[in-house]
Order: sequence, then C-alpha cells, then structure tokens
Amino acid sequence: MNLFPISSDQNLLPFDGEVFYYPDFFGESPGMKFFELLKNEIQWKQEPIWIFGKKVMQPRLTALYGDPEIPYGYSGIQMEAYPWTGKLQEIKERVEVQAGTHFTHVLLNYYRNGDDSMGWHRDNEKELGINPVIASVSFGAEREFQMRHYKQKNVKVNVHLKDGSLLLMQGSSQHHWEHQLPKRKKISSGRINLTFRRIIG
Ligand SMILES: O=C(O)CCC(=O)C(=O)O
Ligand SMILES: [Fe+2]
Repeated sequence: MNLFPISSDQNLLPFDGEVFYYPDFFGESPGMKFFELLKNEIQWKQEPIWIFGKKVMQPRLTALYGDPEIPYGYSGIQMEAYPWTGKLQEIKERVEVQAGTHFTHVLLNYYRNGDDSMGWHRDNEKELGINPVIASVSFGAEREFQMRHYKQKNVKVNVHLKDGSLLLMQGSSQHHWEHQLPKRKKISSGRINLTFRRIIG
C-alpha cells in the first residue's frame, strides 16, 4: 500500500489527478461549533439506494442543499435540494475562495458513529462536467478516507480527515480514482461531511 505524506498544498495523488488537503482550514478544533449546529439545523434523512437491483438503506444520513432551480440525481435517487442556510452559505463562501470556483450544491453526510460508512465510488455523474472540483469539508470525529486508482486497485492513498479540514479533489481525479469511507467499529462519535459540487446544467 502506498501512503503519501500530507502537507497543505502538496498533491496527495502520485498521478492521474489532484487532491489537496488542508487540515486546519477552519482553524484549530472548530468542531463543536459547526458539528452541533449542522447536526441540529440540517434536515437529515436516511435514504434508500439501489445496488444491483436491490433497495438498501444507506449506512448514514444525508441531505442536499443548493440552488433550488437545478435538479440533482445521485445513485438513482432524484434529490430535491433545500435552499442554502446562512451557515452553509458561510462555509461555501470560504471554500469557494480556496477552490477558485463556485458551487451550486452541497451534499451532506452524517456518519452517526463508526458503523456508518460510504463504499467505493467516483463522483463522476455527467451533470458535474468533465473534470469536477469537489470540495469536502469535515467536522467532528476524525475518519479515514481511502482512495485507490480505478485501474490499478493496489495503488492506494489514505488520509485521516480531521475536524475542520478541507479536501479538494480536482483535475482528472474523479476519472482515475475512487474513494470510500470505511466502517471503523471503535469510533463511537459522529462526523459530518459536506461535499460541495457544481452542477453544469
Ligand atoms: O464522507 C466523506 O468524506 C466522503 C463523502 C463522499 O465521498 C461523497 O459524498 O461523495
Ligand atoms: Fe464521493
């Protein structure tokens, strides 16, 4: 397994895309402020997804916020976006400065504890355009985020996403790399993740 060192503006990927990690993007331990607020104000739901023709509940809670006039589909679910809240708008604006782009939506994931997870996937829906910039913000419990090359599945890059961190995935990363958030049985506290996306209609 290849593990690459983490520093703020060094590309974590060895080839075929770009991923940048900013561990202290929201300052030192901002967690409780953002985590509790988002936990309470976001309209969390547990949604079903279709996997090989079978309906299963996602092992996490989710919500979609964004510009309401633009529809967004995700793993076979057509999701209606709630309008931006003040807090989400504030986070979005800070992230847009770093990412150098504007986002139309944010998909939020609430992993209630280490039993909640997300499986291997790429964020390569065609509505996101050819080389999407995906900005991933984390609050609460630190969790391991794993990436692996789509064709050379033994080439892996892991990063622990800490409270208040930002991960930017860009360039051709969504073509060539998939990512997941595995279960971690020992983690008993929650993590909220926000992935900002731009839908080009
Ligand atoms: O929770 C994470 O860090 C990953 C979220 C993710 O990959 C997604 O929402 O597409
Ligand atoms: Fe993703």
